[in-house]
Amino acid sequence: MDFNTLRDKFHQPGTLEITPGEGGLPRLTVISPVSTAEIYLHGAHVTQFTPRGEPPLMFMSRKSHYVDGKPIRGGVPLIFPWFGPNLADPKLPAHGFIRTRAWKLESVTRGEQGAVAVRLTLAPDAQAREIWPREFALAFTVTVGATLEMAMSVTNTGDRPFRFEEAMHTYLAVSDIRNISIDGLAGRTFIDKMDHAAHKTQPSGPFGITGETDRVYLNTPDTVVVTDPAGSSSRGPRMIAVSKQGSASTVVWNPWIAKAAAMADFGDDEWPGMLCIETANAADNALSLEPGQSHTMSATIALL
Ligand SMILES: O=P(O)(O)OC[C@H]1O[C@@H](O)[C@H](O)[C@@H](O)[C@@H]1O
Repeated sequence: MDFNTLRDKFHQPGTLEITPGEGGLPRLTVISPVSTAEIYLHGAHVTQFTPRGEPPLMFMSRKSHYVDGKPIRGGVPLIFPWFGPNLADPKLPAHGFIRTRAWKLESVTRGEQGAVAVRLTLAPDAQAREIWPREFALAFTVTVGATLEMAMSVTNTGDRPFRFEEAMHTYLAVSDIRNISIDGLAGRTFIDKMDHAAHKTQPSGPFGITGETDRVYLNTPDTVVVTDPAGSSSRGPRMIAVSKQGSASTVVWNPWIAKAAAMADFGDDEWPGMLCIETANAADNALSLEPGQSHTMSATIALL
């Protein structure tokens, strides 16, 4: 659908405003009585969620690309059907291909207390089938209200089973990564990508981040709470909760100094301002779907 047709069909001032975003890519501004959010059709990428009176909850890199074929850096990239590099073919794009496709806006509805739900879909085209020859249908619903709710469903529309990984690669904005603490993963096993994928156990109690961190926590269906001592509008504490359903993995990532400097689409000095807490099904928690089956993974991001 071209931009003008999209706008004619869905633009509703005060609810869903459709404008050219960065790089001219179509951007949805979703407005609820208590918050706003932004979503690009490119990747069905949530680039911001701002409860009224609060600083934005999402980190966005000022160096992000906004072009066809490249992912947006920050917000919530959607990852499917593999997480990280493709182990069978390292030439394929990292984190799969759906974060760089143009998704289709299907509907906009107002629900309880004025929350606005936006539904986007993606089906494979010839290029996607070349990369991953499977038949599937994806639907991503973003509900913007007092919280940000995101649900991605995957349906196997083909005639043979497939296995996949997936993630909502959420970049939370924090005042300084060196001061935050993370609660909800104590005692869980994680794959430490900084240490040859060694399996380790998270000690008891909340923990902080003190260097480059890249971990897949397995079998972690519980809510994770990030406490930021200076994250609120008055520079006081704020707590962000990431709760989920249909997700068995939680990825924790911060690139720290050297990796930040090595990434072209990330400012060298931006690493203290972000923490990825990703709602995922990855590694040992990869999923399989038989023909006709669906799976839904959802995450709710809330200020406590
Ligand atoms: O640069 P990308 O492809 O967006 O990936 C960023 C990071 O995403 C994280 O989820 C991975 O665990 C890291 O290994 C990776 O570096």
